[in-house]
Amino acid sequence: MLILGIAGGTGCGKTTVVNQIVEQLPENEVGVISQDSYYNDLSHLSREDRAKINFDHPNSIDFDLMISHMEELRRGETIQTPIYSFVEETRMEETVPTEPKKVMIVEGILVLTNPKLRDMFDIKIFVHADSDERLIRRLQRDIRERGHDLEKVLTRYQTAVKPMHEQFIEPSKEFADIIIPNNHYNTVAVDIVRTIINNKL
Ligand SMILES: Nc1ncnc2c1ncn2[C@@H]1O[C@H](COP(=O)(O)OP(=O)(O)O)[C@@H](O)[C@H]1O
Ligand SMILES: O=c1ccn([C@@H]2O[C@H](COP(=O)(O)O)[C@@H](O)[C@H]2O)c(=O)[nH]1
Repeated sequence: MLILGIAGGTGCGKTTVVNQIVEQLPENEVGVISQDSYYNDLSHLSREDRAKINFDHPNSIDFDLMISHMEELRRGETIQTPIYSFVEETRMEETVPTEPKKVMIVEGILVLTNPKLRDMFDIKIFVHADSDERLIRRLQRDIRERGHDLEKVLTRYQTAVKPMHEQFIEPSKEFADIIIPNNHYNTVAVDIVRTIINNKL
């Protein structure tokens, strides 16, 4: 199994890059694991208390579960991936079965910050976009898709997203083998990563 880890700040375009990589590859050969699925289960907290959580700190992620799932996939076992709702801001009761594939892509803001997870990656990629670009994209996406309003997005950006980006995410860039500039859609970089994967397949 070839495992790619793809990190980068919120709104840099990780999900978009992964979708572009995957869309021209055979479906049964490539799988994607998103760090977003592994936010801690907060169902025991009220909605009000969940909203106070710092979702950009590494402690907000259940890395133990994520790592043990990656180990199971490497052993050829199917895992039950948790489902996270950004609208409810908690893990759902349902899970989705995820089968091991020849190539697994693991994406998320913090995936290069955890040494044990990082060591499982054969290729480490960091997607870069400038912070103003990322904030604009995040504003549009969170209002459109995640049920947030302007004030919530901006307050969270100032109190958690920006400081955690500077403390944890940006420094994890140093572990990357490849840095993809993504202020604009970068089809060349996507093609290069796809070629690496195709060689493996
Ligand atoms: N290169 C790009 N140029 C402009 N908009 C982009 C680009 N890449 C992604 N987007 C848009 O920005 C938003 C965030 O992208 P997404 O892939 O969800 O980022 P991430 O997964 O890193 O948070 C989405 O609405 C997406 O369509
Ligand atoms: O309940 C939640 C959990 C997380 N977030 C924010 O999501 C981003 C990470 O996701 P990307 O898709 O990489 O942007 C992170 O910055 C958290 O602040 C949230 O808003 N609500």
